[in-house]
Amino acid sequence: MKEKLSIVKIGGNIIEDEASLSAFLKLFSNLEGKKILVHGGGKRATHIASKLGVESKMINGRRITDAETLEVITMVYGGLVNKNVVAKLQALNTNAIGLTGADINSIKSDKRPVKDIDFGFVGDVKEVAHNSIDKLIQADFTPVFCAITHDGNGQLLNTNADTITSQVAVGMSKLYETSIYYCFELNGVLRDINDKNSVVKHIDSKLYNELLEQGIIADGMLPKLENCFDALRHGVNNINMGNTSMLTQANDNFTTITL
Ligand SMILES: Nc1ncnc2c1ncn2[C@@H]1O[C@H](COP(=O)(O)OP(=O)(O)O)[C@@H](O)[C@H]1O
Ligand SMILES: CC(=O)N[C@@H](CCC(=O)OP(=O)(O)O)C(=O)O
Repeated sequence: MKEKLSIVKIGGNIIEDEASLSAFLKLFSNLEGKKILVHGGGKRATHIASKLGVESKMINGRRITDAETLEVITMVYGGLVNKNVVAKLQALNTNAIGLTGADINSIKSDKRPVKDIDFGFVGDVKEVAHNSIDKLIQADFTPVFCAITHDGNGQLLNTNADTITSQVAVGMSKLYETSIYYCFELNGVLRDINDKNSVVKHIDSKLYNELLEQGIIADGMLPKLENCFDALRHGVNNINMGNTSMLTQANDNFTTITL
């Protein structure tokens, strides 16, 4: 039987709130077994871009990334957010190593081809170096990925953090039994976005299509769930979505996704 590996993702709203981030990192540090962290930071990038006079534009949950925006996200994701998260994990005795997809050639992507929309320097993942990432894990380091990949020809590319999570999980599932935990500010996928207690505890493909038709799944949840089903079809074993306390045994109020 394969050993277990947890891939945990935190989104922008948790990163923005100092108390939530600290609480999350404590839970993550205490999580038993081998693990990887992936963080977003879209909100921080938008904030800092605006301070620098760079306008932010999102289409279908993806950031239009021109050359200036790429500079901002490289500084924010690869520097500010990633290094702070790593330092905080070190303070909790988790021996974290911060990475972009260029580091140890871990995640290669292709610049998204221009069709109706030119997303600019946005990358679609094509290759995850699962054996190289595993060398870090086997040496007892905890990889912390930000939302940046590279094309192998010296170009950094912006890649949605949910997609990095599912693609890294797919790659690592060649070696491990993989579980994804998408941590965000809500308790899970909600039937009524205004009622935090309306968590849909289990979503399979059939219910997913029903919720889509009813318009219950919208905005940031659309690409998130798309990524989930893609990951499940490609070898990932378990996917959970909810607030950070789902990393403890005490909370069973979150969403589990199956095929
Ligand atoms: N049915 C739903 N249940 C929960 N969240 C939903 C739902 N439909 C849309 N959303 C939105 O999806 C968002 C989460 O996705 P996203 O913005 O990508 O989060 P993050 O980047 O923080 O992980 C929530 O903040 C919420 O506004
Ligand atoms: C291409 C693309 O859209 N990349 C995202 C990467 C950051 C991210 O995914 O952050 P959250 O998880 O906090 O939303 C962006 O720049 O917003």
